[in-house]
Amino acid sequence: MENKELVLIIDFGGQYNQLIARRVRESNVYCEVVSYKKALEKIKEKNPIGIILTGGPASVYTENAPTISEEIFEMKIPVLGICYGGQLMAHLFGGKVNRADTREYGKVELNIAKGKDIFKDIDDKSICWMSHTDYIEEAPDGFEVTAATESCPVAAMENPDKKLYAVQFHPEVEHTPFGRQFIKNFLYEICGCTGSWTMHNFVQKTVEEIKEKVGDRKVLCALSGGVDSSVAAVLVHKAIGNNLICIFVDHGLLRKNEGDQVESFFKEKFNMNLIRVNAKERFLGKLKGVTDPERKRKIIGEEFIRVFEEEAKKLGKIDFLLQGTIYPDVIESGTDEAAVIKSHHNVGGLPENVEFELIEPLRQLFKDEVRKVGEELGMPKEVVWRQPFPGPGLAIRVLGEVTEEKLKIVRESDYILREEIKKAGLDRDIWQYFTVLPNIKSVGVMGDERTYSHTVGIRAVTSTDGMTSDWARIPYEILEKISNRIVNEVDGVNRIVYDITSKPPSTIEWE
Ligand SMILES: Nc1ncnc2c1ncn2[C@@H]1O[C@H](COP(=O)(O)OP(=O)(O)OP(=O)(O)O)[C@@H](O)[C@H]1O
Ligand SMILES: O=c1[nH]c(=O)c2[nH+]cn([C@@H]3O[C@H](COP(=O)(O)O)[C@@H](O)[C@H]3O)c2[nH]1
Ligand SMILES: NC(=O)CC[C@H](N)C(=O)O
Ligand SMILES: [Mg+2]
Repeated sequence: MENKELVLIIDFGGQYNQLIARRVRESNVYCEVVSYKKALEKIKEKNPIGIILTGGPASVYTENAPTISEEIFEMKIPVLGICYGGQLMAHLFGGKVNRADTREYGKVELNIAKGKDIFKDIDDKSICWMSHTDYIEEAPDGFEVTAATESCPVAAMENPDKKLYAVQFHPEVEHTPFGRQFIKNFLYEICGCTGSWTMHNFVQKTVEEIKEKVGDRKVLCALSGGVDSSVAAVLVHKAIGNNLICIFVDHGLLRKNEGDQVESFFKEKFNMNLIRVNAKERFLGKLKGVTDPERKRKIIGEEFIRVFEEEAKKLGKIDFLLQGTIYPDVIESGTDEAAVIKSHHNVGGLPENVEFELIEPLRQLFKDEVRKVGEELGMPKEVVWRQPFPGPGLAIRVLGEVTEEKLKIVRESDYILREEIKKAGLDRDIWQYFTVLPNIKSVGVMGDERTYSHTVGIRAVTSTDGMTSDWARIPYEILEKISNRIVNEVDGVNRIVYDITSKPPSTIEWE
């Protein structure tokens, strides 16, 4: 999709880079994250209105430290360097960057002396958040120091003629209270953005583009009933109407009653062409004996495509496959800078020989943006605010080999969990909640008898986009009730554990 107002975020591997992207998007400016290795090439190709250099773990003065071409600073595009990015700017212009004796970490008072545009509407004394050991000791020629902290002589510097700005603190994190304003200042005061990135504009533009691309041909939609594919389907339905045919695969790895619910919902409420394919035997057959999580994901990814291809053949010639892929799926399946964490079945799990051209209108959006698109399209709240459910379904919540018996335990325990969370009115506060079967048995005692049965894990997280998450603080009484009900009502379970890890270091799903 063409965007006149694009900001490019040049990724040096910092922990908060996705947050920078979130902040820019929240300011109604479209942005993309690209690796520093491709910075110059991407800037020339995309002609951004502004550039942000991110933080990163390296030190600019070491050999082989990540860097960029100095040509970038001569292109008359405003550049904001944050932490490592700021240090790199100082270094490349001949300033001094050194290692400090002590690390500056946490909230620090920032004294702002100058910089009326970039610090517009921000108090001269403000709290900012720092996380660094290196620091800019001396600003380069042509740069003016605009802010300092007690241990950081150059906490901000600028060369307004060249529109170059550098800061040592992190405006993107919540701990810098003026951070949102600061990023807005860069976008609006320095880059001259107008804020055209709204979900309303996104819908209009995307509908036009799809009309143009597809014409009067047919599109097959892989519909799961989840937020992403449902929003994608409604969006494309708006563009091409009944030329959209949805395929919903019941792979036997769905939650309790889910298959029937999705089927009736889309047929009745949305009046869409929907084909439900019952493929349980086929998926479970392929998964038999397979224990490796990545192999499981790849098998499921491939089987999905094969099912779509077979259905498509029955329907005559279909050129396009619509998927609800979103930005985190793309990033987590491995980009230039990001390591492969897990192969999301619809991206990294795709087989090499796919017979369709893919349509993925949500590929650049974060989850909360997808939800806004759903609202913009007038979709019902129960769909838009549904908790995410991964395409490989319960197969990645039964650790190790997937069997009918284990699936049943997850399905039943998950149903109880969902019921109780809903009853407690927590379903909108908790981003995602489910049970997992870790595939361990332990000793217990029930009715004076020894038991040797399965442990069920409860996973419940808060998040805004699934990229990072924290474990949900479910009140003890509710956990107690859930635990009691699961051991009493689900056969083969004698122990419940609660997962209290954030992401990172863990991930939301267990496989
Ligand atoms: N059972 C299914 N039948 C058909 N397509 C599916 C199924 N499960 C997943 N897909 C496809 O894979 C894509 C990715 O799944 P994913 O779970 O990330 O998204 P979603 O189900 O649309 O939304 P959510 O993340 O809210 O569950 C879906 O958008 C859809 O295109
Ligand atoms: O469509 C999907 N296909 C997948 O293969 C997949 N794996 C994880 N997820 C969902 O993505 C979010 C982040 O998950 P992780 O922290 O486990 O990586 C969470 O919301 C997960 O439920 C998937 N969604
Ligand atoms: N957060 C960062 O970007 C850190 C940059 C650099 N490695 C430092 O310690 O100062
Ligand atoms: Mg899903």
